[in-house]
Amino acid sequence: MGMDMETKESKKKVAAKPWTQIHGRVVDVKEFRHPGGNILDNFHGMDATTAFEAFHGHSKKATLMLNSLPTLPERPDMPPQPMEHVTAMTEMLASWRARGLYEPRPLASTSYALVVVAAIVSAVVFAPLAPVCCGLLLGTAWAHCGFLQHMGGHRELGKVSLVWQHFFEGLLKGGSASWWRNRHNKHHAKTNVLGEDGDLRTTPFFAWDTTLAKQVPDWSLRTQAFTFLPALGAYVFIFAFTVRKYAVVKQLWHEVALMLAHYAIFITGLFKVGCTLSQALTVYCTAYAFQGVYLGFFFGLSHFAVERLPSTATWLESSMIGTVDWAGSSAFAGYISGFLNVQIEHHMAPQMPMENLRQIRGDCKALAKKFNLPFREMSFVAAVKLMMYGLYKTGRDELALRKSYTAAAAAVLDKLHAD
Ligand code: HEM
Repeated sequence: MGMDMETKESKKKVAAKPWTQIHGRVVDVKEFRHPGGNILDNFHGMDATTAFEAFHGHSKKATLMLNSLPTLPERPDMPPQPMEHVTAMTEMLASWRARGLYEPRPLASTSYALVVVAAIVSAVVFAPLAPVCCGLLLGTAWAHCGFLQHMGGHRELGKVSLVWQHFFEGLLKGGSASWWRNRHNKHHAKTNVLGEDGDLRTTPFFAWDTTLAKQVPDWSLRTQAFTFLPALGAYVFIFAFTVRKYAVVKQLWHEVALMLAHYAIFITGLFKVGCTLSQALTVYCTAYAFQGVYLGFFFGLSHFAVERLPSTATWLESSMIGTVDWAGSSAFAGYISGFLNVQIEHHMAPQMPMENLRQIRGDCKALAKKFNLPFREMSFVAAVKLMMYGLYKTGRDELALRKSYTAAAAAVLDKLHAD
């Protein structure tokens, strides 16, 4: 099924079932305008208990609002889901909260942030001496701004979370914090669900599975394992346009102001340290492209090479089946990759400070074992192989299939002519 068709299908499904079940109560959400946007639509017609707990376990306001919504009779058309997953997750999330694992880690986060800001300043100061090297350093620092804003967007830093997110995403990277939250929270809500997880919208350039492969041309299928990383560097420029357009179309003027301030700071900084126009452009464009490669590479390692899931998968299933851990016990790998190495844990508890995720690895493994679900952990090299070979194999298999269709069609034509 094509992506557009699938999105239309899921929208139809949503419109037909304006109810959701939370903690065993079927709630009427027909008239409810969710303050966190249309993410709730993804849970229309099914249980949303763990999603609610994962995002609102701490929020009295959300709980009060939920309690005020009308109750509907039990739904005979509730999709079958293992409710023991939901109960176990509710207990687990509550126990992590009771252990203080959701408390912000200001010292660790601020030290990380200061190193990144220092790297940005150094890249700008030394730009006239070595524009390409400084571009690579700036790109690495911007990728880390991406990881830092991610922490704010997930409300890991308590009350200052959104200011923190705007600082790193808007001012330092020139992006839109709201665009990111809208897209990324849905990725968490429906990890690896075709048509609902926006991060799978990589066609017609790359295909990660047989369904996506139908929308990718032959030449791209042939080369995707090799072109994936360099193409990411080029793609971020199109992406940058989409994100900036979002802020303007949605009239998010505070975000537009931060974007303009971003350009003003970098243009002034690069010229003040003595860059020529071509040096300044080299630094900025190298950095922009490299941050795309850096982010895409680490994101790809923990998400794309595993199975797609149905929309009705439980939170536990989508965390365990839809994500991969690599070098999960290494703090160094964590800081290099913005903690994308402990993705299973991050998906289980998206609002938990990144620095605490290693502390819940044992619990996550035990839950996976209890419910007979995979817990995919591997080395960095194995994860790279899994991702690259996945791209190669998807391309190769789809091309073989197309060849067999062409051969079959030719055989039918030959037979018709012979008859
Ligand atoms: C009917 C039940 C729900 C109610 C009453 C509710 C209520 C709220 C409220 C009041 C906010 C504003 C922030 C806050 O005070 O916490 C919010 C934001 C949010 N909600 Fe819900 N919510 C519900 C269901 C869900 C579900 C099922 C999800 C999960 C997928 C979800 C995800 C979010 C997210 C991600 C935000 C933040 C959006 C942002 O940061 O831009 N909510 N919700």
